[in-house]
Parts: sequence; structure tokens; C-alpha cells
Amino acid sequence: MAPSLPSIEASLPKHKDLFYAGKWQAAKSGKRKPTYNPGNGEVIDEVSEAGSDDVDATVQAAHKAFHSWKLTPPAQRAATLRKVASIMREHAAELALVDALNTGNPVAEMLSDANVAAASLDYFAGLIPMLKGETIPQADDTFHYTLREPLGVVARIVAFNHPVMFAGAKMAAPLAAGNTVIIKPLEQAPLSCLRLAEILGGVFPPGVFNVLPGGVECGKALSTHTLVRKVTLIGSVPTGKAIAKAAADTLKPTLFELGGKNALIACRDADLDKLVVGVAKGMNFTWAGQSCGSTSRVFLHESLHDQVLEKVVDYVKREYREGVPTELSTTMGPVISKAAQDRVMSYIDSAKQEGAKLVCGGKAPEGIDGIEGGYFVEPTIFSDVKSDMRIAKEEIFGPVMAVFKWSDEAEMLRQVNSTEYGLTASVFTRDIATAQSLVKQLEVGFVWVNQVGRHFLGVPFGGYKESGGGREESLDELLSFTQTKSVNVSLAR
Ligand SMILES: NC(=O)c1ccc[n+]([C@@H]2O[C@H](COP(=O)([O-])OP(=O)(O)OC[C@H]3O[C@@H](n4cnc5c(N)ncnc54)[C@H](O)[C@@H]3O)[C@@H](O)[C@H]2O)c1
Repeated sequence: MAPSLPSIEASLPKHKDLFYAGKWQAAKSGKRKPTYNPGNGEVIDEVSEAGSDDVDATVQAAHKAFHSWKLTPPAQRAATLRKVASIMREHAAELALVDALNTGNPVAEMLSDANVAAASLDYFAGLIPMLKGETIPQADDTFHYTLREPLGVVARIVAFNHPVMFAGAKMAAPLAAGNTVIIKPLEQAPLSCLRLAEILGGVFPPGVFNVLPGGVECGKALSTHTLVRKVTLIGSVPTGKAIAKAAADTLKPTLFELGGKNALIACRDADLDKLVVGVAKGMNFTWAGQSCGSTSRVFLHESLHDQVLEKVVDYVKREYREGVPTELSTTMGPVISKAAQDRVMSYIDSAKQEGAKLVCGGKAPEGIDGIEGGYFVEPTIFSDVKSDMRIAKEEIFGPVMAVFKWSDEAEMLRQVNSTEYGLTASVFTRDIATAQSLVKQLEVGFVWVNQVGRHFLGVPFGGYKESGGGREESLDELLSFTQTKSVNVSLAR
């Protein structure tokens, strides 16, 4: 039976201001910015926009709260995170609806986002006992041990594609380790994070958890503030570079989960049924390709290329249907903005001009009721793609798949590794030795074999090369929000 959804009116946040120091506060500049429904291009509401003065006030509040939060007994911190997880599960449908309205991602798929965040919160709550130090043996009169301590105020700047999932999942590790957190959602899709702050109410002491809707000014101020002890980004490579430069002035550590131009490699012995579904699903057409892990470059061995391409096109035409994002029957959403739609269309034009063959999509959908004015692009597939074309090299962050035909393994791997991105890859083969050989040669941080897209709590996720720095979704993430203090006790009598 299809789940029933709450009403949109009841799900939207009542507060549209900044949330810090445990209170809703208007932006000091009084600035408000419209936020849109990408499904029809209409304004949903206006939201306060945090500027650098607001960042300072928020950081001061978070800094003040840090001193008591870090001393809160570990079991109590864990219980608080579990309470957040349970509230998110309870409100999963309304959070999904708000994200569907504000990001355009279909609500049926977004229903799991709050649950994914809740699982992260539970996971990091359970890892708190791992925040332990060591004793170091020495043959002298001093006893050495280490303590793992939190860093202080952590700023988490997140992307727009899964706002509430990122807000919930990314607050978990720093808070578990005893830091206080400021979440900055993208200005285009802040509503679910505001609703999250509303439903969490007084779960955290004031200043421990803060939400600052805002744009580049807000992000820059967070990256440069002296009292922000670590800044993290889920976003694009250029933004990662800008933040790394800004953070350098205060020598702030960073954690980056950035873009990808990920390859799916199909070997001649691949299971064809699994492969066809993998190629289609790996592209994440459901949210218009807007996922860092999308396998947007598909390398099909020449022996199966034509057959698989034909089946993928059939599958995509059958399974992905654009529609109103807040309706449960919709299987594909728009891209986030008009600018994004124009950018995707310019990549499609460039591929045509550079000689790639359009086998599916390539334009905005027509004749679908209720999505006029929305920023939709049909699921698009190009074959005959060459590695010097723009669609082969640049992250499009839209529903555009580039298909390559290969015969020589060394040349195929050269092309796969030829971009500066290095986030994910997927390998389809029935032979474990072939899989292992390819895995070792891929310059990426996360590889799937005979599957795509899935994340697994406990398995480090992050990129090589320009796709990131640091690992998340694992013990590595928790420990990255701590620092080690060494203590040396004289035992001399
Ligand atoms: N690796 C991952 O886990 C992952 C997950 C999702 C998305 N992404 C990547 O995110 C990108 C798409 O998301 P986006 O369009 O929101 O990215 P973006 O880089 O445009 O923006 C990300 C965030 O950074 C802020 N920002 C922009 N300029 C800034 C600056 N100079 N200083 C500080 N903050 C600044 C934005 O306001 C936003 O909150 C894609 O490249 C995608 O691959 C990566």
C-alpha cells in the first residue's frame, strides 16, 4: 500500500529565520531571499539570509555552548543523538515532502532520507565509546597517556541535493565527539533544515546545534572565523578550493566531499541483466543526475556495447517519468534551478557539436501536466563519446550519461583515470580476479563491484584527487572531529 503523505502546509516550517543560541533570529541586515519550487518555478516563501554579522553571533553562541557540551557525559550525548534520530524518523514523511517541494527530488525517494540520517545519528551515538586514548609504554619515570578531545565549533556547509539527510547525518559525528555545530544549507533549498530545527525544539542545549540559511557570504564568513575550528563542505570542486584558501588563514582543518565524474566499467563477462539496471540506476536519473556518486561515464566493452545500450535506453524510457515532485507516482524530478537547467542544456549542445550521438532525451519534456515552468531535462544518453569532449571531462550534475565503447583495457583505464575527479567507480564482471585488478588501478576513493550507488555505514566514503579530502560515514569521520592531547605524568617519588 502506498504511504500517505501529510499536507504540504502542515509540513513547511513556520519559522523562516536563522536558528542559533537556541532561538529563531532575524538576519541582522533584515535580508530575506525567495526560495523556489524547481518543479514549477514558483516562489514558495522568503527566508532570512545570514550575513557575516550573523555568522559571528552564531559562532559566539556555539563557542559558548561548546564548553558544557564537551563535558556532557558521553552516554548523555549518545542519548541526545538517538533522540534526534527518533524525531527524524517520526517526521520522515513531512521532511521528505518539504525537500521534494524545495529541491524537486521525487517525494517517494526522499521518504528514506530522514531515515538515512537517523541511521547515521544512531551509528555515531554507538561509536562514542571509540573516543578513547592510549597509554604509551616508556622505561622511565613518566607515565604517558593520550586523550581524544573535540575541536570546538564545526561548520558544515552542505549541498542542495539531499538537504535534510545531510543536515541530520553530518551533525552526527561532530556532535558525538563533543563539538558544537553550525549547518549551512544552500540558499536554494533551506526549508527542510529549518523544519528540522523546529521539530528538534529544545533537544540540544542552546548553541549546540545551529542552522544558518545563507549564501556565499555566509559560507565565506564561516570559513574564515577564528573560532570555527573546522570547516567541512559537501559541494563542488571550485567551492572546495575557495574554502581551502579561505581556511588557510586560520590554518583550519577541512573535510571535503566534492564532485565526481565517475566511471562505470562493463567487462565482456558482465551479467547483462544486472548491468543494464546498474547503468541506468547508477546515473541517478530519479534526482536528475544530481548526485556526486552518479556513474555518468559508462565504459561498455565492445562485445556487449550495442545490446546493452539498447536495453538501457528501453529501461530508462520505461522507468523514469518526469512529474510533480510532491506526488508519489513521480519517478524523475527537475534540476534545482533555471541556471542549472541552462547549464545542462549547454552541455547537451556541446556534445552534439563535438560529434557524440544522442540516443535518448536531450530536451525539456513536453506535454506533462503540472510541471510547466519547472526546470526539467529528459533523461539523456549520448553514445560514441570521446574522452576529449566536454561531457566526458566535466561534472554536469544533471541527467546526462556519456557512453564509451572500449576494447583495449589499458587505453580504457587511461581514459577512466584521465580526469581530476576521483570519487567513485563501478566495475561489472563475473571474475573476481578481473575485478580486483581493475579496483587496484582505479584512481578513486570508493568502488562498487556489480552494483552502484549504495553507501554503507561504517565503510569510509570520500574521494581521491580533487574529489575530496578526508573520509566520512565511518570511524574516520568521528575521529576527524577530535584532536589528541598527550599527558606525561611524573612518577618520581
Ligand atoms: N562527495 C559528496 O559526498 C557530495 C555529495 C553531494 C554533492 N556533492 C557535490 O556538490 C556539488 C553540487 O552541489 P552545490 O551546487 O550545492 O555545490 P556548491 O559548491 O555550489 O555549493 C555548496 C555549498 O557551498 C556554499 N558556498 C559556495 N561558495 C562558497 C564559498 N566561496 N565559500 C564558502 N561556501 C560557499 C554554498 O552556499 C553551498 O551551501 C556537485 O559538485 C556535487 O558533486 C558532493
